[in-house]
Amino acid sequence: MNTLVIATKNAGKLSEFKQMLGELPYRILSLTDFPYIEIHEDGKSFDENALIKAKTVATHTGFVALGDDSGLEVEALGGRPGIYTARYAGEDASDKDNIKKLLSEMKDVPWERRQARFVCSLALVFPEGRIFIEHGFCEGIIATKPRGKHGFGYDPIFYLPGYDKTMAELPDQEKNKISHRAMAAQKIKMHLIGT
Ligand SMILES: O=P(O)(O)OP(=O)(O)OP(=O)(O)OC[C@H]1O[C@@H](n2cnc3c(O)ncnc32)[C@H](O)[C@@H]1O
Ligand SMILES: [Mg+2]
Repeated sequence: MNTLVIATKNAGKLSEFKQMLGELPYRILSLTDFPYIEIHEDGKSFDENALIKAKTVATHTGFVALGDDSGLEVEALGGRPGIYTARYAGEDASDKDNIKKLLSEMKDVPWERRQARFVCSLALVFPEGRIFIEHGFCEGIIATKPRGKHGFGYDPIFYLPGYDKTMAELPDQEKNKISHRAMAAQKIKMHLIGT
């Protein structure tokens, strides 16, 4: 069986990929199986960072690697935090710290101006050199307080008007049908089938 290494340390992302790519004939590993690999996310865009992650892992392991760089673009903040989403409240910020910081920056923004989108860039790198990049987006609204226990990261404050729920109130299977990551993963699957 082929091996696919998800170039992430994020347990939430990994579990989503396992669910979304589970039916493919690949054994799925992640960075936790290769703890000695260091990745420097110093790209200037989601695409560059996704590619840095996947290339580093493909080079060190000799396996097919998938890099995910994702984040939140908030309209009222001119697209911030963007590629800095993970480090929004500082280098070692927790999800809770980041949510707190975003809610405080948004405290005077009225409901009708709280539009945001989740962005996901996925880079698939084959050890012999083939590269594919795909994107996915998910539109929502920044809630005024956290709600829900599912998912990870900013999910508790990402409100989906069509569901009247935050992303963290959706069961995992539902999130994995509509998320930015799901949209990008759907396209990446095409490149993994028949290889
Ligand atoms: O770099 P790796 O090891 O993959 O893990 P990471 O968590 O650092 O991932 P990123 O650098 O891509 O940063 C993504 C940020 O966006 C957030 N994020 C990404 N996808 C999300 C999702 O589906 N739901 C909620 N927050 C998400 C996540 O919590 C991080 O703060
Ligand atoms: Mg990261």
